[in-house]
Amino acid sequence: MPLPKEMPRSLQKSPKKPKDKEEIRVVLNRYVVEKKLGSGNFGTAYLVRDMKTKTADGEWKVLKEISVGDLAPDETVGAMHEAKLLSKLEHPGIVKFHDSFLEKENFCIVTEFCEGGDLDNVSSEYRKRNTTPAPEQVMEWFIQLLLAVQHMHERKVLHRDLKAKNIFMKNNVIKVGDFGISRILMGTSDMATTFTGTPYYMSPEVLKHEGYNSKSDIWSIGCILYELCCLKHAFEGQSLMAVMYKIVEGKTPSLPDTYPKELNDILARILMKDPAKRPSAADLLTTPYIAKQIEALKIKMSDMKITVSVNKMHAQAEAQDIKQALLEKQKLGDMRREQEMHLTPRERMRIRKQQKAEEEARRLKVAAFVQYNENQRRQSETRHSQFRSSIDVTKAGPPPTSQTAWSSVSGIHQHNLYNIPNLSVLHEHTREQPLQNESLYLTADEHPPVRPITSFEPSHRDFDEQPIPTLANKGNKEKAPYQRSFSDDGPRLRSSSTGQLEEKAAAGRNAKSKLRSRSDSGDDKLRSSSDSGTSSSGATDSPRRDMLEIADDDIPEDPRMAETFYTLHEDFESSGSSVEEDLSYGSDGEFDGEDDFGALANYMQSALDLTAADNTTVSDDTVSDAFGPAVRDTKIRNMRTQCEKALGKDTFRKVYRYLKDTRFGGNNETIDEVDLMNGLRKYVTNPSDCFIVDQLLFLEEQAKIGQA
Ligand SMILES: Nc1ncnc2c1ncn2[C@@H]1O[C@H](COP(=O)(O)OP(=O)(O)OP(=O)(O)O)[C@@H](O)[C@H]1O
Repeated sequence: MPLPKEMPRSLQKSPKKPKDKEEIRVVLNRYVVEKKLGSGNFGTAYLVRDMKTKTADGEWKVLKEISVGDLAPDETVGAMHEAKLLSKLEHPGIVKFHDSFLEKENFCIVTEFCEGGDLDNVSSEYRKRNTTPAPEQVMEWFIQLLLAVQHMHERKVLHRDLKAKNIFMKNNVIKVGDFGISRILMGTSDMATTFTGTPYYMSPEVLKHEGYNSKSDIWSIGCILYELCCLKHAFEGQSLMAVMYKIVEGKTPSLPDTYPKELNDILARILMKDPAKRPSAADLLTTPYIAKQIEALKIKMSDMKITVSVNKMHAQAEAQDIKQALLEKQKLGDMRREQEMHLTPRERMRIRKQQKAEEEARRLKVAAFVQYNENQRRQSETRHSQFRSSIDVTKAGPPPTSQTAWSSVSGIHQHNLYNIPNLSVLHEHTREQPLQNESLYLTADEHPPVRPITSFEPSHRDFDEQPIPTLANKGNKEKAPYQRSFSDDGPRLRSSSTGQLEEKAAAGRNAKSKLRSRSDSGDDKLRSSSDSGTSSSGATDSPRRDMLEIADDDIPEDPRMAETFYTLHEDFESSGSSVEEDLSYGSDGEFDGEDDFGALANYMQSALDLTAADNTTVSDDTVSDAFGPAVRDTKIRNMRTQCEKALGKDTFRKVYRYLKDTRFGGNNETIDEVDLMNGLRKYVTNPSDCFIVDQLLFLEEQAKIGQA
């Protein structure tokens, strides 16, 4: 089976091995299930390949399966119709809803795949590093979020479950997932949708059963904004009740001083307890402070679109040459394997050493990339603190007016979940920028030992143009602009993927030529050819080539001893990725980031064109509640499983009983939360571990009310 392009690196931990036939699951004769992404409250999400797309190896998508039970087709007509409507909505900030269908007892939704993970992952990454996103970064995400939400609210589609886990990153663009899905899954009756399972983003009016409207989505955006700045929930508490109480009655939290006062003021407006006083998305977009930021961001997006376009052209123009070279490489590989059967141990050793060197070069590049990201982050922090001091100095001074104001995005911002260098990494620097570190390709002296990575400061361009040539970094390779086509003049030191592939192909040509020489004139001829560095392709002086040269002294001259030596070193791995793998990125330079940036820039312009603040509150119409009861059951079942997993079956049973009796035992006395928490200490060390059990109990109560 051909390997698809753009497979996220983290999804390829184990070496490629062919799947057994029975292991392969294909849904609807179309979606090949590749990996489980995770399970949420509603169902399970899988990474799939859609085989009905124009690329031979399919397009990556996400398939979500939600158990809805055995429903008669006429019961689901309304919901299916609603789902079809959602698939017609397009916005760069919304996860594209591709398809939906019923399969067996599942309602399936197929959406766009976002390789950067969700904002919850992003927050944890920042937490791990003990740092927070730069204000410009938060602003950029916040504006993208507002644009997406405004687009949907204008079309009377509410989200109903906005949370960090539902906001994804793709090529540095924020994408809101599951827009409109809650309504299909849960219906719109207040009781059914009051408690989504996660209390942190729920608005006071929803908790008070006063109905859900567009302002409730806005409240959730406020909670997300706070979370991005502070890396914790806006309303926190040890128990579910404590959180709910804070939402309904508590003080509005404010941002740390490190964030602009204007942003804090905006947050305060968003987190107004009274939904009527809360701004709409359009209202927020026309706020002067935000409008000024949009102006700067729009320029940045337009620039990115142009850069991506240019790089795409390069990629397309050169794809053919790369394809050709890779085919050659494949052929040479085959030939080499064949010829190896007849090689002397020393020759075999030579080839394996060459492979080993290539492998090591790749490993170093991965390490260098990680270091690069770390450097980026540090630089960003420096810029960030400079930015902050400039804010302190100018306070009410003018906002950034050009893309340079936005260039201080953080390292983490430029780094997606799957470690695929994203667009800002790839394209922020111009092509004319000199290479800062040519020595990414090792010289014979440097290999081994490995150079200390700490002293390594590759430029953007290094990673732009030197993707690691393994399947694992296909995403990177695909986006890399291929610098120029293959030339006939053999291998040379080049800082581009093309250059690297070129060298590989040329190295292969050299090997071929050596093999030919050997069969023509014996071993001596082969050695003299390699010693002098000449080859059929005419390459003579490449440091890369030097690196690949073998220290012949290592190999015993005696053929039997050499054979033993060779056997002992059998663990040298083959370095070549298959031509199929390599071709899948080389032959198709397609990348939709360009469209996203362009479209975002257009939406930003539209936002700037909004003149009057529009503070309309939108409610959505009722929709058939076909899936509602089954989905509620599924949700409860899933949450119960999560509880058992978190606490262990036995502890869960005891905690569940205790909480149920205390909260809903019929005794109408007011519950003292502190006493309740202390009571939990009988079963668990940390009472807040039982939060999830409280959530389950609430879901169950809601379901009962819904049924009544
Ligand atoms: N479009 C997507 N692109 C990439 N990853 C996704 C996508 N949709 C979901 N995931 C990932 O799949 C996993 C399960 O997602 P799912 O939406 O089913 O649950 P959830 O968001 O965790 O919870 P809930 O069901 O309450 O929304 C999560 O880790 C999520 O990040």
